[in-house]
Amino acid sequence: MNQPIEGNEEPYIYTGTSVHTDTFIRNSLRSFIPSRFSFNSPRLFFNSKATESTLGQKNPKVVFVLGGPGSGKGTQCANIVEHFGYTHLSAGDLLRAEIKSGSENGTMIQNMIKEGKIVPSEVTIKLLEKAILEKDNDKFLIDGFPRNEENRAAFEEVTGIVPEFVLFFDCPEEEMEKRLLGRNQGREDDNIDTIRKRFKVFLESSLPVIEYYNSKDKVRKIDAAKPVGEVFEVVKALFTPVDDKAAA
Ligand SMILES: Nc1ncnc2c1ncn2[C@@H]1O[C@H](COP(=O)(O)OP(=O)(O)O)[C@@H](O)[C@H]1O
Ligand SMILES: Nc1ccn([C@@H]2O[C@H](COP(=O)(O)OP(=O)(O)O)[C@@H](O)[C@H]2O)c(=O)n1
Repeated sequence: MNQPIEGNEEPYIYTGTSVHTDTFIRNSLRSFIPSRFSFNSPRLFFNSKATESTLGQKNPKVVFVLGGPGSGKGTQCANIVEHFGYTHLSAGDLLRAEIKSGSENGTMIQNMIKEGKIVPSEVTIKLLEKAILEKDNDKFLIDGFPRNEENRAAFEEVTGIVPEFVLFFDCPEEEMEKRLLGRNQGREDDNIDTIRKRFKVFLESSLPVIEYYNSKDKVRKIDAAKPVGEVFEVVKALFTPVDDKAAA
């Protein structure tokens, strides 16, 4: 049992502690684990994550908030923040702030948004990661992301985060169109031509992501055509812990 392993300076002494076990495992596996895996983070390797998380030690609880343009994601996120202490990260808001900041990607992002197209994942994920690391919270609502399969797979690969669940605000197009045309926030993409393009992108690229999470039993679908207060009553029940509901 106390024999040194060939080519290994440290003898493996079984002490029952994880430190020694980790040393043994690290040294034994050194020869065949690809170099991109950090041996200082065996936890990540054994969690079978493909790469080390870019979020370091931070392992936040994440709820994705999805739904068509104008379905009420931002409106309901504000309510959830107020009642349940989450931090709201809107992918669209982060991208618009990036344009305003004069970043080198600004023009590209602006053109994509004007056309209702989805900005490459690399850009959006960097903004999300930065925001997650900056906030002193471990509960995040990520609104308007992932918007396509590329967003979804890249985020999971890079951060290792799997959402707690996915809120899906389901709303008919006519209602969303009416809301977007009346939103009045001076957004360049709230015009009828871009709105139609965004609806098409939602159907073709974003719905498949919702279907993916549905197949994993993660989707909580909500009728978002109702008035704001009624929608929030349903949302609230999803965020209220089971113990609190029983006590109420
Ligand atoms: N349930 C609702 N009923 C009517 N109008 C709503 C409702 N939810 C949101 N709105 C309004 O519709 C517009 C779009 O809502 P918003 O939350 O910005 O949607 P999203 O973030 O999904 O694009 C806003 O002007 C908002 O005030
Ligand atoms: N994950 C995301 C989210 C938004 N966006 C862009 O930002 C635009 C506005 O998104 P948003 O979430 O702020 O607004 P809604 O379209 O949901 O009303 C989208 O139409 C895309 O052009 C993106 O490229 N990738």
